[in-house]
Amino acid sequence: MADDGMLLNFAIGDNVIKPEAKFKGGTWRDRLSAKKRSQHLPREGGGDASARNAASKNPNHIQVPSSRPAKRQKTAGTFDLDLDDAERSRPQQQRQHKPRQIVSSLFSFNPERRNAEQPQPEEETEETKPTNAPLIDGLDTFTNLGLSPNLAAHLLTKLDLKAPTAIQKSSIMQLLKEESDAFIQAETGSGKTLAYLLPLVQRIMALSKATNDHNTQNGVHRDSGLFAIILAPTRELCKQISVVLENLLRCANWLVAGTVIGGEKKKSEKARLRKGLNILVATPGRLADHLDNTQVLDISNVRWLVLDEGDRLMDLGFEEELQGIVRKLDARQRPSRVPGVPTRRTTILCSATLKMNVQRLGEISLKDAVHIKADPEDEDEETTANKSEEDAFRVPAQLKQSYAIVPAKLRLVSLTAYLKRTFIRKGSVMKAIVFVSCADSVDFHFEVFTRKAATQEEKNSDNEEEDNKDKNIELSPHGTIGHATAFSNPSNSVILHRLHGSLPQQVRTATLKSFANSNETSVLICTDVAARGLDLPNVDLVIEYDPAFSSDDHLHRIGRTARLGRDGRAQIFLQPGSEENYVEILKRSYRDGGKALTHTDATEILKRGFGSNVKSDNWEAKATDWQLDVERWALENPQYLEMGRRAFQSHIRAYATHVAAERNMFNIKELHLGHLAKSFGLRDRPGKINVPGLRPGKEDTKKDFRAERKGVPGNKRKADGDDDGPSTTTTTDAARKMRAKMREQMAGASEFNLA
Ligand SMILES: Nc1ncnc2c1ncn2[C@@H]1O[C@H](COP(=O)(O)OP(=O)(O)OP(=O)(O)O)[C@@H](O)[C@H]1O
Repeated sequence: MADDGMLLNFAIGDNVIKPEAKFKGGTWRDRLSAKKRSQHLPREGGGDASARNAASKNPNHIQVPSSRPAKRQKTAGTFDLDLDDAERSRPQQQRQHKPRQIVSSLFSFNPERRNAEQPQPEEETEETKPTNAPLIDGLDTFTNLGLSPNLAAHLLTKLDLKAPTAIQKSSIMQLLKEESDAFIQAETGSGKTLAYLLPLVQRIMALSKATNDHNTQNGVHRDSGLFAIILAPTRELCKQISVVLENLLRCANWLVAGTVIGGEKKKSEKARLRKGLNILVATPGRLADHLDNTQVLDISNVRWLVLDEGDRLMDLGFEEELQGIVRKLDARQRPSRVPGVPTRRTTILCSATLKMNVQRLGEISLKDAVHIKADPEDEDEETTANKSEEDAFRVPAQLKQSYAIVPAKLRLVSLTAYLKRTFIRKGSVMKAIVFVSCADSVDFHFEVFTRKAATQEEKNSDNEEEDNKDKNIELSPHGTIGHATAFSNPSNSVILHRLHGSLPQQVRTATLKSFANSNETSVLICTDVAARGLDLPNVDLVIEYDPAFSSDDHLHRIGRTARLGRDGRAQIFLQPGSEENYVEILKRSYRDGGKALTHTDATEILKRGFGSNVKSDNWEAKATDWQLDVERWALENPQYLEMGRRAFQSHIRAYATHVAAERNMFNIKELHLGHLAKSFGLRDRPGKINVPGLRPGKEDTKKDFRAERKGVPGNKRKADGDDDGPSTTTTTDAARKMRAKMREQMAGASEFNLA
């Protein structure tokens, strides 16, 4: 393919474009070999000519206005390749004095947006009433709903919870009144944890006849029996639930709660169970294990079973364990010697969706369940009648979403520009989360954004304090927290955190804690490990740089903002082409068809991020410069180059794991891999990627062909086999296996490591 370079800066010297030598006379064979010979002659200044040729054919090849002194070429692919032929042939000193040209392909040959429809601009959207806020009308108080004065006073005075949310109102009323099973469904950030914990704790507290002195009581104590089990899919969520529960039980200190979630010796968990617990929070795998092997775990008194994040429990493959747990609870249940303990067990299933797998979980665990929703009266029967239950999973109405259609080549600069603009002033956004597709991509972007070699402009604007910060870039012993040099500025310094499932548990916990407790402007770049259930305070903005693997995951991701009635914004990056159809999915999650959904112009993002405040006419050059700086940095540091390659490859593999129903929008065959490589700081698309369904590149096909011809079948298999995925020629079955493996890798065997 011809170089699609574009001249940007714009005094083209005579020797910038060298006319190709013409070979005349002789036969066509003679002419061809003369031409070939000339192309392969070593050039003045040395270097690998074939590599240069390859580079010049690369559609992503960029010729650079380097502010740095030209370096000697170390390996094929260092940035000497960026010099044009005429330039390269000049002595080095002369080169430095010659005004340089920028020739960039960053802004050319990018696909256009397919869909020109412009939704309502952001400024024009009206303020919307929050749908997940506490009901502060004064009519609904915790006491009015039937909670004991002791518990209600504790909520108000010690936990500063003044009024219930809509889902809490519905569930408290239902679960205090009746003993039927229940399915609780509500928006993200609507306080579902307390929605089941409050009635449960109230019921267990009521079993005790407390005396005036609350430290003693007749009736219930830690040895009276285990009355409730709460199951959640991940260790992290269990810990979160356990903290809320401990806080509640401070007003009923004769009751004891505990966790069995793994991550510590089973012996210590057994010791805890032996001492006696009234409420147990557990992961299904660990509980199943204890039910089989720990005799002191007596479940004969269990009368409440909560399955939190039901869809996730099923997604992570806990069906078998859950079935076993329910069977054992049924089989081992005995009449309790504690007065007031109900005869039958109540099971509560919580989920944001009613997907098929949740229905399956309902079949396993629920009998004649009541469906508890936030606003039953609010539902317009006619409109909901036509919608599937899955569609009823909605975003909080006050959450403002926007999408940008960004071509592959411009993705990295656009994300940077967006972050630069977001953090231009202190205070407008304090905390943001950036979701990317895989752990390798998290690591790569963390390095890019915290690297010391920022652009010249950034270096100039750095003050001494910033330099010191640069020196101490590692703010954490684990290297998961750093100073975001790429989008900090002298008036607003931003701390970047990285999180993914391949980090050890204690590192994840420490990093998450640091992000949650940070009083400084902070960004968390992560995989879907942080998408579900986690309650991180004061997140103002969620950026989906890579769209989620399913629309449900998308809703969970953006649900990390706009919690409990607070404002929140979400920005998603889509690529031109089929991905644009995802906008329809974004609209579907609003009650009003998506008035709060706006479009952000991709060029505007770049202009606002790279253009100066006064004039934004040089933004293209600045964006190009920034991109080149990243590419040079990668070329100069083999470990980062390798990181970029790995990130690119993992990203492509991850792209193949979008759920089947959405794969028409995220069609791997439509990806322009050469362009996409650029967004990982690479000038060339790395070789073999081994993604089912992906057309092999010419190089790959040739290599395979050669290997097969030489009769080395193992060759191909080995390259594909020890991997995270099958070969490019594998069957659907292999594709399925790979998706499962990808999910497993990202979801991880360990809890909290959500896909
Ligand atoms: N009535 C209330 N008033 C004020 N804050 C509340 C109230 N109920 C819950 N909260 C707070 O709201 C936050 C979110 O609660 P929770 O994590 O239970 O939401 P959720 O609906 O389970 O969210 P997700 O769907 O994301 O898991 C918590 O910090 C909790 O302390």
